[in-house]
Amino acid sequence: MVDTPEASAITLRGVSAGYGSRRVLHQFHGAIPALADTVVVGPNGSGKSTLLGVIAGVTPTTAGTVQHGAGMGTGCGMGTGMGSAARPAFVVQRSAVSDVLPLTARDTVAMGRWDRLGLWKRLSARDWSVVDTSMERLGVRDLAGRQLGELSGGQRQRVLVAQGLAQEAGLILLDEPTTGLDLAAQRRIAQVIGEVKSEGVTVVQATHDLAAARRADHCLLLQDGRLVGEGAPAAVLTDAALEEVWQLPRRV
Ligand SMILES: Nc1ncnc2c1ncn2[C@@H]1O[C@H](COP(=O)(O)OP(=O)(O)OP(=O)(O)O)[C@@H](O)[C@H]1O
Repeated sequence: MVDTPEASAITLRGVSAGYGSRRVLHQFHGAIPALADTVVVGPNGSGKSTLLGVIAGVTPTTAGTVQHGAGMGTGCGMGTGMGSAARPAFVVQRSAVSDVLPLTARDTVAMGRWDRLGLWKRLSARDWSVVDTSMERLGVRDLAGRQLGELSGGQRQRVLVAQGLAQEAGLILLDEPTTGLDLAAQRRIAQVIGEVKSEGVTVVQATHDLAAARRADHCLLLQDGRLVGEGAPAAVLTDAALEEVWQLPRRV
């Protein structure tokens, strides 16, 4: 458990959140260490995406506080309360993005710069350079002029991760970034996560890939909207915990 504000990029205290009358996170306490790669693991419906939404400030809370760094936390339903420059980059699952938006892949990545646009609301040469470098890092530069809706699932996912990188945020939240990707794309995303971490970015990813989860620095294990394990992945993702949380038959 990371319990000092100095060591934590985010600290959640007693957070409840959900959708309408459906409560998903229940009195959730947890911490995300700064400058590390944290995985959020748990069964379908356990609240991983909801947790990322709360940290990103797009899913309102109904109780508790979400504290970013050593600064002031936010109260219920208040979002993150951060300025746009400090806003986390939130890369949603590709299925959460509309097929019908008339956007090219490069336009999609360029949206990652919108928070930083100046008075004239136009991307500068530096903005376009960041966009193109982000696409290069995800191996999607050759898709720049293609419509987002006509890309394959894996291509689209990489474009969305490139959009997240283009934000140049200090915190990047990735919702199942490698689900359904081929081996080469999975490795490329894992490599990019390692690179941005070494560049001083805090990374949080929800994943069902337990092999990838075991390579992370820190792990949050969720069950029914509650934190049931937190710490080094090897200590959290034990056979006993997996059997318990996923209700697997006991091995003999
Ligand atoms: N927009 C929404 N409106 C209503 N309920 C929702 C919404 N999004 C998620 N839920 C519900 O919240 C609960 C948690 O969902 P969430 O997507 O956070 O889980 P998850 O752990 O990310 O799941 P998965 O592994 O399937 O992606 C589920 O019961 C889900 O049905």
